[in-house]
Amino acid sequence: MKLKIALLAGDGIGPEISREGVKVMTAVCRRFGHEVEFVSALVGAAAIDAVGDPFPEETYNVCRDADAVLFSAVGDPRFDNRPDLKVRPEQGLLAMRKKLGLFANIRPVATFASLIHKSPLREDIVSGADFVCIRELTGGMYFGEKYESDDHAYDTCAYTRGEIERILKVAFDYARRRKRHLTVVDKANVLASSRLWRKVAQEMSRETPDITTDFMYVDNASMRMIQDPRFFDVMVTENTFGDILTDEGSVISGSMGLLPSASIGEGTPVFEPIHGSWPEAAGKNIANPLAQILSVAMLFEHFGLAEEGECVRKAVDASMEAGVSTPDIAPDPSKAVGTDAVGTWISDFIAAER
Ligand SMILES: NC(=O)C1=CN([C@@H]2O[C@H](COP(=O)(O)OP(=O)(O)OC[C@H]3O[C@@H](n4cnc5c(N)ncnc54)[C@H](O)[C@@H]3O)[C@@H](O)[C@H]2O)C=CC1
Ligand SMILES: CC(C)CC(=O)C(=O)O
Ligand SMILES: [Mg+2]
Repeated sequence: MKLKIALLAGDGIGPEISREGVKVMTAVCRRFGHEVEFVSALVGAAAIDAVGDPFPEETYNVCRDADAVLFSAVGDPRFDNRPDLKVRPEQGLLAMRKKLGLFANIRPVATFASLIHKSPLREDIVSGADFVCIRELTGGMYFGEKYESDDHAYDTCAYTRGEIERILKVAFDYARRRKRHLTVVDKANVLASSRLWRKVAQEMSRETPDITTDFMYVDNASMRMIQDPRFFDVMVTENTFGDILTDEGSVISGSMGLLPSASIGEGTPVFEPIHGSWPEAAGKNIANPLAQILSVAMLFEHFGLAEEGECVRKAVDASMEAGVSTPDIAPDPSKAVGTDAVGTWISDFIAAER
């Protein structure tokens, strides 16, 4: 197979984890005989600095013309608390998702046997937890009408029936491939937009009797997720709730540096860690590259390359078992290695596995 990958490294730790994603993807393609071409493009603060736009037209064109995007992270404290600035790096990420029509963000949350001890939650609670959050990605508050002045501000959470139906369809399809249990997370006791979600989901669940569908308010879900994470199989929710719940989900796995995601929909799919640009760690070679590397696994799987995906997952597991890890998950933090060493170890492992 021939793969053309748009590489959007972005800001903060973005370029460091991006390099490790490229290393691993290159190793897998070499091993399985695929041809891969990477085309880099600007996004976030790096793009604002260069051309004044966090998602320039040229970057959009690179993404549109690629088979997939390997995205890292955006965000820079220089843009925080500056209401005078009209552009922010995060707008680049939102624009990419909107312009590519990526309405579904697939965020798997799982535990790793060798890391159970890293979770602040008890082993008997997290052990075996394995669920997927399907987060709506192009609607809700992040995209609704906004107003901002010195003494009044609002954001609106709006959804159409069509937007809800298409994300629920993704969720029902996912549930069918797993344990056939779907939890719809909303705040229908308060929010009108949630009531529409629930109505549409109830209608669709009546037509989908092979899936057990239940409903949970988001506040309850946030508690249940860490009290009894094995309850969940597939969870579907609107944009903001999904964003927040999955950061909480990373606690089950053991680190923010572990959760990958796939953003899919109409245009070029994007594979991206769920974490941000962690500016305090930029340039220190301490960021965990595994969320980025596991996003590469999801990329292969998206194209039906299951063996290639499995090869990445196996190498990631082996690195953790060997204790070749960054400080956030290293069994002995005094023996932690750098971001680059983790990527190199994993790509060498893949190259040696013939
Ligand atoms: N997808 C994206 O590009 C996102 C961008 N952001 C942006 O990132 C910047 C920083 O935001 P924060 O709220 O601090 O979120 P963040 O996800 O960048 O960092 C939060 C914490 O997670 C941990 N962490 C994150 N990435 C890690 C990694 N690879 N390895 C190990 N630990 C890791 C660190 O303890 C860090 O303090 C902001 O500008 C924010 O807007 C935030 C979330 C998503
Ligand atoms: C920075 C936001 C726009 C995005 C975010 O936090 C996320 O997608 O997880
Ligand atoms: Mg987030």
